[in-house]
Amino acid sequence: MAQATSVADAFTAATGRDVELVEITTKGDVSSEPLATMGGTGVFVSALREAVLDGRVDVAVHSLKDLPTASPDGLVLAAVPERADPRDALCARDGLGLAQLPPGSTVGTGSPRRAAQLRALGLDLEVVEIRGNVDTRLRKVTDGQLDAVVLAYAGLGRLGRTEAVTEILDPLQLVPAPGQGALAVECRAADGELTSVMSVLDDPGTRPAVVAERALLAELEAGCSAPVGAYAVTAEGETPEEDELYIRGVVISGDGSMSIRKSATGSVTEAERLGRELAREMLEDGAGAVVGAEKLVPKKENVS
Ligand SMILES: NCc1[nH]cc(CCC(=O)O)c1CC(=O)O
Repeated sequence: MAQATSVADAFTAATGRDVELVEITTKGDVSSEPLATMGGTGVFVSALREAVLDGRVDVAVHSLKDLPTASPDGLVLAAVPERADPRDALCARDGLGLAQLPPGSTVGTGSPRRAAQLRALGLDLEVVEIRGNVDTRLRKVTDGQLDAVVLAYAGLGRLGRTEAVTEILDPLQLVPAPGQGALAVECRAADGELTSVMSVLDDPGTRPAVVAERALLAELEAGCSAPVGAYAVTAEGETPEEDELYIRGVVISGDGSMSIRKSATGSVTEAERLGRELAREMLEDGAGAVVGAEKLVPKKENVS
């Protein structure tokens, strides 16, 4: 609702048109099953997409990182608004940063990508699988059930909970999920007028970054099943044609012992190609062989 409200407000400010918000609850919001066994992040998206295709609503606002890479029939990604901070954030007890957490500290996350990269830091942290909404997760720290949790900074920002953040994690160490922090505005492809009006919300700096990140993900999905992180940023050149795009990708085994990390720089005009080529280089370096050695095992006594 926070995300949809921000898009609705920006749309009204840009066009003068009114927007009616329609709340739709998805399976991903309600169930506390691990996302991987529920069918991946698509569980946040399907119910909203059905509502658009049925005509119950005209526009869906998603977290871009929850959108599967395959584009669905009948829908179009009409806008990617300016993205919020894409980094992951540590919310630890007593204001502690990552380096101050004693060995054996418990850190909650539901994300195999975060779990594996946390293990790879070699800090002897005990990663514990958790699910639930932001309040539920933060409460596990304030209750003393866990020493820390890791969440997307953007999600905390949208809910006004950044006061819980004790360290924003380095995106080269904890590479964020492709598209993290960005929103996706989807419309019916047949709705040409609405689609073109919605494009006022598209952010020229964000679009190439997320296109490159998602291209990397799509290419890696074809060749490997390990967790993937991708982080891209755009930088202004002397002229718009010289605008640059930097991208970093990671593929990592579940226990964090094997990983492939690679970066590339290119032109913003070739975002898709830059992401795909970086993924292919990662596959050539053996990304396909980097599969989960250890599962994300829930620590029963700590999980309600
Ligand atoms: N995994 C679910 C999800 N999808 C989007 C966000 C946060 C907002 C964003 O990344 O845009 C979250 C929660 C989280 O990862 O902490």
